[in-house]
Amino acid sequence: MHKIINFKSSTLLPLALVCISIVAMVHSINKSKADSAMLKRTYTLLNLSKNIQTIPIIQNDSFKSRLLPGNEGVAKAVDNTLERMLDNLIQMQKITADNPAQQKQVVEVRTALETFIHESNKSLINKGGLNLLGPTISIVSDGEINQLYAVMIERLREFDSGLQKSSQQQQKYASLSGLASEIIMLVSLLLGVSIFLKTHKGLRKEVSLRQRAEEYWKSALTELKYQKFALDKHAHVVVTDTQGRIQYANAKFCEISGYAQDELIGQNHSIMNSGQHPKGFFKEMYRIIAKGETWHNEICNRTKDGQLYWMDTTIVPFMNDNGKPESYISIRTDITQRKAVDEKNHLLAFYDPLTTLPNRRYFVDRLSKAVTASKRFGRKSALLFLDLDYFKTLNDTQGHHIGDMLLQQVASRLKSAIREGDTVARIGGDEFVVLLDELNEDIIEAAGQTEVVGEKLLNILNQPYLLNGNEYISTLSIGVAMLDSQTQTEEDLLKQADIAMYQAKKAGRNMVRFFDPVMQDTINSRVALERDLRKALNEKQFQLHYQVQVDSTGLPVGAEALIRWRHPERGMISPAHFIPLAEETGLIIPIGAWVLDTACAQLALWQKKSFTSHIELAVNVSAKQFNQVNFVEQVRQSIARHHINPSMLKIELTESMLVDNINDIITKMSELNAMKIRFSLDDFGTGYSSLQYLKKLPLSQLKIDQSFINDMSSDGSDRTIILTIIAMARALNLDIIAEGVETDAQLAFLRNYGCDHYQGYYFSKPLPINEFELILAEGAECSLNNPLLTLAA
Ligand SMILES: Nc1nc2c(ncn2[C@@H]2O[C@H](COP(=O)(O)O[C@H]3[C@@H](O)[C@H](n4cnc5c(=O)[nH]c(N)nc54)O[C@@H]3COP(=O)(O)O)[C@@H](O)[C@H]2O)c(=O)[nH]1
Repeated sequence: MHKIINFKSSTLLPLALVCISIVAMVHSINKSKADSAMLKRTYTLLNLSKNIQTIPIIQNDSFKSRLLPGNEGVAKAVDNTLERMLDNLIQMQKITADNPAQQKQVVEVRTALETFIHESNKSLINKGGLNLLGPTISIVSDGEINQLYAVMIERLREFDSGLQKSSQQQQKYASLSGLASEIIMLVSLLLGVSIFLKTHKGLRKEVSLRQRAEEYWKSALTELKYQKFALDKHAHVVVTDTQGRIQYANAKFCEISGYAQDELIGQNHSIMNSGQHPKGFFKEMYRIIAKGETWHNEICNRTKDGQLYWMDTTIVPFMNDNGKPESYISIRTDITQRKAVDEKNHLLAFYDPLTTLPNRRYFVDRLSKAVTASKRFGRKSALLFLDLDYFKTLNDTQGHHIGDMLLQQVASRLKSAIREGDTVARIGGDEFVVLLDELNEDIIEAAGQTEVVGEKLLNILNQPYLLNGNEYISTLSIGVAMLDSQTQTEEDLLKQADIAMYQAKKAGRNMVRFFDPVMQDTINSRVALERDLRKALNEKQFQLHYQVQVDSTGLPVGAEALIRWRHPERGMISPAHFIPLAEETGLIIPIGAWVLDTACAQLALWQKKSFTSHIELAVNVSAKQFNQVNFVEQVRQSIARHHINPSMLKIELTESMLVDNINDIITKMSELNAMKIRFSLDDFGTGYSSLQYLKKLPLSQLKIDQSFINDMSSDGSDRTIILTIIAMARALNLDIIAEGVETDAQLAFLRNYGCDHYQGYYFSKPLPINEFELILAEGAECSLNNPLLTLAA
């Protein structure tokens, strides 16, 4: 240190020259790290020269002539340069007014410049200059330091060659883009100017700007300090990066979250997630803040030891120079207490304290939304009004606490009986309501579904209750009002369901009644049909009819077994009428098993007669039946029981079945196929068959749906579909059968395009077994007279 203080005043020029030669050396070494170290050393040397009190007499002639006191041209040039620099900074301050980060940098440079000018009265390169260079060095990379250094040296040379060029240079530097370049330019100018200033006392400039800048900074800092203090007192502050990693958390936040600051910094904010928000909640939050917009909401977080707490949260994105968020500042206030009060109030306002079910107010709100949806979108819903039978008697004889126990148990059974999305509420003493949503679009189907749920609820609530150690059986009456586009108001609906419930009570209690008499009739007949269907199997009311299938020469080659129900009072009921109900109620399982077994028994008989032994039999199998886990086994057992040739059995599956569980279907089909059973795909063309699946299924036949055959004469596109199906079957090496053939024209068209087999009223309607066998017995004669041969002739 002392050594340097003892520097002689005459060292200024050599110092500048040292500077230049160092730079030259640095350039020749051309290594950025060494450059920056060298540069720092040079600055230090220059700075230390402030201790040199005597102005050096510059030996070099070219310098000397310009630096001598009284050289007004030089003085003016320096003044101009300084003014331009300050003007430039003032301009930059204006331009960067909307960017606080840039503004701060400009103000820093300006302050440093002013400081520098002021200080340069006393020294060559001084603290002010170094302060300016210090932050500059720290904010620029090594490469930029080299650039800075190069500019600085160039400036020294320019001073050497004449300051009059400075305005051109100013322009040149102004073209350098970006703030960093601007700073480099100013620094280099300053370095040059400072040397000059030191040597020319007459040019010293009185600068009050520095004081102003200092005051500005002081007040800005104080303001910031106040703001930070107020914020920290009031709010929980967290700063995260764009990946959600915590960069900063204030003490208040650490306190509420239970984490120490070093446990939070670097962690992802999600460590505080409570799991209380729906999936899309944070996704939506990030979507907004990533756009640079402010987000505000209430968030539930979890403390380090697992407690939940609520924060009213505002997240402000902090943008970089490219207009992209570089971090997110979240400012929060603790609203846990308010939330608890809100929740308590909500519970009191919308829930029944005895059963914890929603109350009337809540339910009416839900109902009103359902009414709107049914009016607007035609959605079908149902309102069930439940009233416990003889509840008043229980209350009066056993006391209210026993009545309360029953109500609580009823509520809990109801809650577990309904689907998610449906609503159950207690709206009065022993009155409960249920809203069933998203029922079938068809109102009759929807009413059928409601009837099923109503019966289920009766069953569940009829099970014995244990009240204070005693068993108690309670029944209930249910009234139903359906919601459709005609629905008036929620109050009307409640009245209708209430009326229907009283009808149920009047009719003997413990039953479901619909408000609409037409609906009630439909439901009644459906209930009756279901009841009769359950009896039909035991009472042997089903029988199979057989419809012939012929080949392209008209010879009978097979038959389709079609079920018929001979009802004791209603006569013959079409399968189109009862099969859907059987599927809905699950009765299709025993009915389907009966069909399969009866068909196998028939095949066994046919195998023994010469005129029928070649006839194969197709059986319809519904989705529910096929999806049974033991379906393959059932078939195996039927085949074994009747000792039939399995290759004579054909299973018809509908195309619509292939939508779900396709892999399971393929597995089962393959197992059955391995037993030599064949498959025909029924109603082909009406579903959504994917060629991908068709390829994988072990099918032997496609059955063109009768709707295409029916409309082919009037609809050209149906003809095209038929031809496409035939072509597809050819490509997949599948047999093709057309069903519903009724006319010469249909037959001629199909035959012309190479259909393999035919079924329809043109040949025969489905017939009872004895009539069907008559046709087969007359087969030879039949084939001679058959329309296909006539056509072929
Ligand atoms: N799961 C089961 N479904 C079965 C069973 N038995 C029948 N069904 C299905 O019921 C639907 C109605 O059947 P049905 O009233 O027997 O009608 C069949 C034929 O009678 C009728 N058909 C045949 N040819 C013609 C014709 O030329 N014109 C015309 N209008 N109708 C005709 O088509 C029905 C045969 O349909 P498909 O099964 O698609 O070949 C029906 O969906 C049956 O599948 C059963 O045991 N199990």
